[in-house]
Amino acid sequence: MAERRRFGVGYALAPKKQASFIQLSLVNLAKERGIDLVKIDMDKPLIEQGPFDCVLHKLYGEDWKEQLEAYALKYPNVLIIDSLDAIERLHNRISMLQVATELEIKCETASFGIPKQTVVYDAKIVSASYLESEGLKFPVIAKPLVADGSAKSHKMLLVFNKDGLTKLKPPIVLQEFVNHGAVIFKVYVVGDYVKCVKRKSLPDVTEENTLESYLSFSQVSNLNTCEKNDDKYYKLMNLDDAELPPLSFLTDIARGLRRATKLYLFNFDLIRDNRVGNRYLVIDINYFPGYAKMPNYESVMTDFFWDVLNKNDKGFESLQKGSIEKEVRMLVGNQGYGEEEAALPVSPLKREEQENTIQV
Ligand SMILES: O=P(O)(O)O[C@@H]1[C@@H](OP(=O)(O)O)[C@H](OP(=O)(O)O)[C@H](O)[C@H](OP(=O)(O)O)[C@H]1OP(=O)(O)O
Ligand SMILES: Nc1ncnc2c1ncn2[C@@H]1O[C@H](COP(=O)(O)OP(=O)(O)O)[C@@H](O)[C@H]1O
Ligand SMILES: [Mg+2]
Ligand SMILES: [Mg+2]
Repeated sequence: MAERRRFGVGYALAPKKQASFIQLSLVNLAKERGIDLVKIDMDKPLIEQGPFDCVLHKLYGEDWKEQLEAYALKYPNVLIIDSLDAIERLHNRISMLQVATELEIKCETASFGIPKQTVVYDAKIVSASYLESEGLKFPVIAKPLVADGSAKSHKMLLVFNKDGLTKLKPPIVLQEFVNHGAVIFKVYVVGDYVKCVKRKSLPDVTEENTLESYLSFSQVSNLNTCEKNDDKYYKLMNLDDAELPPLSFLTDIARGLRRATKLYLFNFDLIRDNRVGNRYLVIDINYFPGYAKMPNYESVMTDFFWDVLNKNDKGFESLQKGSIEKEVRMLVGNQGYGEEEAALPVSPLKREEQENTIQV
């Protein structure tokens, strides 16, 4: 009997990402399906390695860009996931959300958009009246303009009044803070596959908060315990109570973002605007997020590799309206299609524990 063709996927990931994503369970499952996950040796030129059918990466910089370009020239059939040009659009919080404004999402029960925002390069121009002229009201969130995955790019300020404006460190994006019941919907996209989970978020802002001028925070949805100083702003909450966004609505947004960004691997953060019933806002889009926190991530990723390597993925061109419904495999769990357990940071060792709690 003829041997089945094997595929090589070279991966280039930062050590933390490698530790969380490249688990033995994933490597073994992929191997069973004829896909070998091979670590790219960063001490050697990429061009001397492989040849790989696919290069999977989350690394940046000029040198890496040149290496990828050279590799694609030498091996024109290699699939690079994802293209650096496409990823770069997500490295600026203005261009990142711009893609979301380009989407036309038609849904009778829910609407979609992004929060009001403006970019600030010079702290001196920012005042309460400047905010007003930009159509913004307190509270606002100050986010670093650059979203390059550095710790700094996740450091944010929730500014309650004009005194808080003195703490800004441009270049930043000032974005309206929207009360959303302290729940964020994280929608993971892996090619055609879409999965939504609920996580805890910043609590709603009330009159009481105006006693402070600002609150600093970082990666709230991944926090288990809160930074001491900020404790009082958080409360225990039951994610079960949060109603999930309509399934077809999420599918449409995922499809639209996929087509607009030309990315295979990303997630986006959605909040529900408490002021306007079923209005949802995209606040963040991340390249190659923490997929290991997704239930059954091994089989989702292996299916994805298999599809793209066997050219079963429909690609970006075919993502026309109405054609993806059958393509998107949306897993529906007992509690809808989210699970609050995913709100907690899950170390690779805790996956078994995590999977016990998830019904897919
Ligand atoms: O580390 P993880 O598993 O929490 O994943 C991070 C993501 O968490 P999430 O999947 O949304 O829970 C995280 O998403 P959020 O910041 O939580 O929206 C980012 O995607 C982060 O990557 P980067 O620092 O922006 O390059 C991701 O970090 P990297 O693992 O890519 O460094
Ligand atoms: N406009 C907003 N209104 C309310 N909460 C927000 C808004 N933007 C961000 N947040 C909260 O801040 C967190 C971090 O913001 P986000 O833009 O997702 O940055 P990061 O790239 O660090 O994840 C979100 O997960 C959410 O809890
Ligand atoms: Mg986020
Ligand atoms: Mg982000």
